[in-house]
Amino acid sequence: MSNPVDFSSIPIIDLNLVNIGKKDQLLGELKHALLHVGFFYVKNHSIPQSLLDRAKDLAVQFFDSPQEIKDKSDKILSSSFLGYSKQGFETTKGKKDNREQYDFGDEIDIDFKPGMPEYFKLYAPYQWPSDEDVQGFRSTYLDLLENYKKLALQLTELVALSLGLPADAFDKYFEKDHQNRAKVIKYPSISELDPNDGDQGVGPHKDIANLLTLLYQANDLPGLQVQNHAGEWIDATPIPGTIVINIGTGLETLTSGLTVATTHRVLNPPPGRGPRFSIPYFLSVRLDKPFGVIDLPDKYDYLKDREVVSDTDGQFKELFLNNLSKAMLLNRIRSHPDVGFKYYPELAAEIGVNENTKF
Ligand SMILES: O=C(O)CCC(=O)C(=O)O
Ligand SMILES: [Fe+2]
Repeated sequence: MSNPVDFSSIPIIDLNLVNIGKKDQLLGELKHALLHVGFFYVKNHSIPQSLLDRAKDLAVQFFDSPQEIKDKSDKILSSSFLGYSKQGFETTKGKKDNREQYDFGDEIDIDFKPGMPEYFKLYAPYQWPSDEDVQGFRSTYLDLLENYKKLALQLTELVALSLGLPADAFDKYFEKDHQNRAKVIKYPSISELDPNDGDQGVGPHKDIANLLTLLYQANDLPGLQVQNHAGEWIDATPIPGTIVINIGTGLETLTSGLTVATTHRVLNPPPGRGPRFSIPYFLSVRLDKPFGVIDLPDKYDYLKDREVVSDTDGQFKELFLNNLSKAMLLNRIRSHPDVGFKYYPELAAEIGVNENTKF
């Protein structure tokens, strides 16, 4: 193994350490996870289990609804890339992902007018399942969004402190009312899939342009895997009472790669185990300012030349530093070319998506 501190398991960090006078221990464990793993679980977090349970029940109800009900909130209806996507309408690295999902985000009250930066189209309204179709879906998921945000901001402060920065070091990357996004995902078991579909729930990727991802694994099924620096896949097995946290390429870029946006993927559940559900939340950064690089007080020369194997292709990486909003848009168009071609035809053409693309 090229890296002597490479990981073979994912650390668990107890947020209660802050309340029992052990904040320094927590910051030390967090620093290790940030610099060497890029993934960790948190336990004793602030999100009520009753809310997570309700969200899971509503996910089952929504995905079990007749197709015509789900289609009423299809992503193609909005330039925001928010809403429902059918299984097989998303790709990673050019390969079909076997998952069905509903993407949602903070509702921003801005109308796109010609002349505005194109990324404002991401704030367009999108369709929720109505209360007649799935009672309480919108209100529950907006509640979850608020709870996720509170935990994400608490973690952002702890991340800053653990790296020796002031607690508010990342505040300038947030903008009042900017949009954070989340989604609820169903991964069918491979016994439900066509044999030609393979088992790619979502292919190897890094989370793009966000600082942190918070992920609730809603049932006890394997599937999420994390790539260590030698390129081996490590299981991120669900642990009751925890949320999984990982670093996005936003934080990786801000820290000059010292914290790694670790590559991960999801495999569809094994036959006979039923579908897997998960609900990730992405703490994003403002899109109107280019990323800078934060000077960390400690020196990490020993980390600078380490090799990190990744099965991702690192596309648009150079754009993050000088045109974050364009990098974000291109990435979304690449994942959802049908929506991209409809609402962003010129950008879509730049990455080869046009009227001849097979969606
Ligand atoms: O569903 C999961 O466990 C992970 C999902 C994920 O990595 C993503 O959507 O970015
Ligand atoms: Fe991800």
